[in-house]
Amino acid sequence: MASFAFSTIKPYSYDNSKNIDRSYRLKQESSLFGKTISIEKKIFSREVCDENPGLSISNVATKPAVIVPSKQDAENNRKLVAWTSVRQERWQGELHVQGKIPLWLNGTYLRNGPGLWHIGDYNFRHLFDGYATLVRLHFENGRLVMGHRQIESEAYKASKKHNKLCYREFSEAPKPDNFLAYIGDLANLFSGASLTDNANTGVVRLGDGRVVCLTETIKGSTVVDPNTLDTLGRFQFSDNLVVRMDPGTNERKVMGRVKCRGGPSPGWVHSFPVTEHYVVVPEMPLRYCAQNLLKAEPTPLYKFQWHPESKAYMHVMCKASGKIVASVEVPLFVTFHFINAHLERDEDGRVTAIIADCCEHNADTTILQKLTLQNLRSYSGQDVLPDARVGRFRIPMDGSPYGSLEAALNPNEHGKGLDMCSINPAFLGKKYRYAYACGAQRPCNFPNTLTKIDLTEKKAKNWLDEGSIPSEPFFVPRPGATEEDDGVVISMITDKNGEGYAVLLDGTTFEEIARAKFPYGLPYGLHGCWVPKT
Ligand SMILES: CC(=O)/C=C/C=C(C)/C=C/C1=C(C)CCCC1(C)C
Ligand SMILES: CC(/C=C/C=O)=C\C=C\C=O
Ligand SMILES: [Fe+2]
Repeated sequence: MASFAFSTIKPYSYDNSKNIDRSYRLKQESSLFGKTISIEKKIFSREVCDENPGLSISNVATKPAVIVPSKQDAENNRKLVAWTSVRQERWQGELHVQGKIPLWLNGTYLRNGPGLWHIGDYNFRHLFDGYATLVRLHFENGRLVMGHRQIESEAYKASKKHNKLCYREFSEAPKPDNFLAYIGDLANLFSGASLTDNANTGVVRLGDGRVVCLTETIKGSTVVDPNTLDTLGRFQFSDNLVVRMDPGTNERKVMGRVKCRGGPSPGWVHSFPVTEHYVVVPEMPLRYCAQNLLKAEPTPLYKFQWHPESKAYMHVMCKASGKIVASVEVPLFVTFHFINAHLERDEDGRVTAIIADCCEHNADTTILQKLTLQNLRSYSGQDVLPDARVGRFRIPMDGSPYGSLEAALNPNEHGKGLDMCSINPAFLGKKYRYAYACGAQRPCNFPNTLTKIDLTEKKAKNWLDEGSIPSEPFFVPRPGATEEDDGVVISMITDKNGEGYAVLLDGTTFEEIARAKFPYGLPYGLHGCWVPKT
């Protein structure tokens, strides 16, 4: 049986609503050929245009590889900048703001993502392979300074130095020169030496103020300076295990373990939700696959395999005792991102169930293949984005063996596309009403709207800039707010002309209140965090 070992970094005190407990981390350990493999999960982010000269710190162009647009894109003159390597290593400058940035919005939004998908003439194949590009939006007294910069991971530096891939990325692996090198590679895979430290998935602020970029390998955690975007170094955990971490320390403490119920290989966990007292651990039938881990060429599901016969489960761990207090079989599901979880109580206040919401892809793994760069770059006008919904799990806490999974609202409300979600952080683990995410206006090949979902009224309000690709809408609450949706939503957009801008939407009305054009369009980014002004 495979097992999960759990680790959480708990930098914030839970009850302080300003302190967002988003930086939980989970380490999956599994046994392959008698070796323990540890895979750590994050939680749960040139030319300067004339009117906007900015401050170009460095013009080290990244020599983007040649990207040929599809016939349809060429006809529509649609640019593919969201899926094209960032044009230069770094830039910083003040942006011209149209509209009004609220004066209370003082701090820095950081967004991380895989923004460089080639080394010399060699092009990566999957969205998740790219070297990390960190983008910074610094808001101060109604003004906005933008900056972006590549994270100086060992993997990135080595690829630049040797002009070839040197570490295993999500789907790319260095090609061994001969059989001996192949054997060496296998050894390096087991020791973890060949795994990437390219922290391209998310960024979190710890309770002590340190800012850490993350990916799904244990060595990926990288400390950065949120002001300069300097890479400060590897975040070295001082323990040799997995678990919960107090603010100001680098040491995690074991909380507990979850035994996978669906056979020898653990399910892929990209994120998981928590409540005040519980950690909810999903066990997807999309499982790690030993054979695929060893392959140099990508397989259809990369390092994973779909095992519907192994079933799907949700486990609930008590944070205090580490004990599993519920473990139920649920309908098959596919998700990257959990939105939130909260307790369900009966009239007497007794806990009856945990409700856990996620962006659920109708138990269909094809979304993983849809995220190849070739697919993203070859939109033909056909509606090819697989359907997704707010999947709501009900995990009974009375010992019943089965949980349920249903759409929390009619998916047509958000165009049957859904991913890259955020909520008001003060409602993490609590009963909540609103979620923000990317939705779809069809036809499309990727989520192309921003959507505000009202889980009580079961309605969504959608924002669209036709032909553009918006990144994860990030909610920042107004200090002193009493309403859940009192705040702003930040997103970065790459539009159909290949230009880019930051947009601010009012959290309540979901109307645009400000936008600020970037000097050039930026590649698509994933998850972000908020660093309040100190
Ligand atoms: C960007 C994103 O969402 C996911 C990134 C995932 C990565 C970089 C996964 C890397 C891995 C390896 C390099 C080998 C071992 C398996 C796995 C964790 C998939
Ligand atoms: C971009 C994405 C997952 C990112 C992982 O961090 C999923 C997009 C899904 C489309 O519906
Ligand atoms: Fe993610």
